[in-house]
Amino acid sequence: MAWTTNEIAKHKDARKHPGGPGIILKYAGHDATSAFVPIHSPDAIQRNLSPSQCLGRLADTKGGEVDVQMGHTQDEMRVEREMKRRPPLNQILNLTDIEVPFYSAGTDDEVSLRENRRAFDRFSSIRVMRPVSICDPSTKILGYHSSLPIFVSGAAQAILGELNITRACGKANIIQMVCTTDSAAALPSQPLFFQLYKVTDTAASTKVVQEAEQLGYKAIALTVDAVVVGNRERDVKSLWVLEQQEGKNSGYDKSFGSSAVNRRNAFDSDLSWKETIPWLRSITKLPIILKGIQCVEDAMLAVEAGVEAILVSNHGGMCILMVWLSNSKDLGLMFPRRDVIKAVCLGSKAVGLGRPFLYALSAYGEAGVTKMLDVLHREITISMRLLGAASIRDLTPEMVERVDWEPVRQRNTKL
Ligand SMILES: Cc1cc2nc3c(=O)[nH]c(=O)nc-3n(C[C@H](O)[C@H](O)[C@H](O)COP(=O)(O)O)c2cc1C
Repeated sequence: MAWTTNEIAKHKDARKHPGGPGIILKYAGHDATSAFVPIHSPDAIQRNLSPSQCLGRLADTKGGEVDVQMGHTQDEMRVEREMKRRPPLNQILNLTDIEVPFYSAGTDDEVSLRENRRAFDRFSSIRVMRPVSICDPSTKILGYHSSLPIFVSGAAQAILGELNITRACGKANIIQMVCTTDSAAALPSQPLFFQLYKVTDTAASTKVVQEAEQLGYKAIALTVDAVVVGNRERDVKSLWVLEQQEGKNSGYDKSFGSSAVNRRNAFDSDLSWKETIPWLRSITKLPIILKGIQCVEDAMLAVEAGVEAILVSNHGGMCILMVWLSNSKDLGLMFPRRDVIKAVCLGSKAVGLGRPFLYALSAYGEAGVTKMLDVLHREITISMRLLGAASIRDLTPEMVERVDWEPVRQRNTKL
């Protein structure tokens, strides 16, 4: 049976695609493997489509069959160009060296993204005359050993496969939060947390959580800061440019970024303290992390609701600012990645990193992630020593102070 692109666009099943029918149309008549594989789990087709949904061979609008075109798309050629331009891995000295433009996008005019980066530059302090020749940056996160006070904050769309992140983290003893849409096979004894986007179909979310528990995940991180997806203008612009270059109208809704297109239909926008936490507690024994708390009032409500931890986050400036982690005993600020140590001083148990793992993975695969963790280990240990801390326990609020230019001047005049 042959189908025209118009018929595909109108078909109810194509319209159910979480990424919208536009992306299906974009690849209609082409080999879509390179677009499909990076953002779908290997069993996505088996899990979501019945054999009867295999509609047949594609056809052009005149009814003739379309050959699968094996040529490169603009996206593929752009990736190839960028891969040739990347520096050798041994020249990567810090996390900024591996930044990839796509993942850097924030929402709207990116004020939150910039403020996320700036906010913690204002904190600084160094203590001297403290023995630090032996320095141990390891800690525990929800009771699980971690070699550094960081973990992987779930970020879907890991272009070279999130399993490379899992493997590198397993070897380095770093905990990974795996996204709802991704899959991971942990090394033996490697703890993984599961990131949950609750969807409107509560039974479907219940099934996903229970599967995660059976698979051995150690915690459920319910994302609460993305009930509506931010408008990632940078994503939209780059998509539009690419579509123009390709001379096609892909059918994308250009008022939303690509991820928004993936998500806007299914997410439950009615999360509430009254309904959602009791529901989650009733279906799992795993500790609950609320990912995306952004103010003290909600942090206190989270404590009242009895969740084990909160992650203060605005999706890295992609949805609406920073990150806070707590458990029933502690509340703590969590800072952007360069300020991991300052965050721990102010009470965080750990700092979640999202994009750095994606950058490292996209450019260099597992070796890139391992390199990035080496860089982080070096930076964190040097920072601790310079700050005067030999262990994570030594990182206390007294170790840092907020320094603003104006108050510093005022303070100096009083001296
Ligand atoms: C490309 C991309 C995809 C993401 N996908 C998810 C997701 O599926 N679920 C989620 O809870 N957070 C997601 N996030 C947010 C990250 O978990 C993290 O909160 C954010 O990137 C901030 O950390 P960073 O500044 O280190 O990147 C994503 C972030 C990026 C950049």
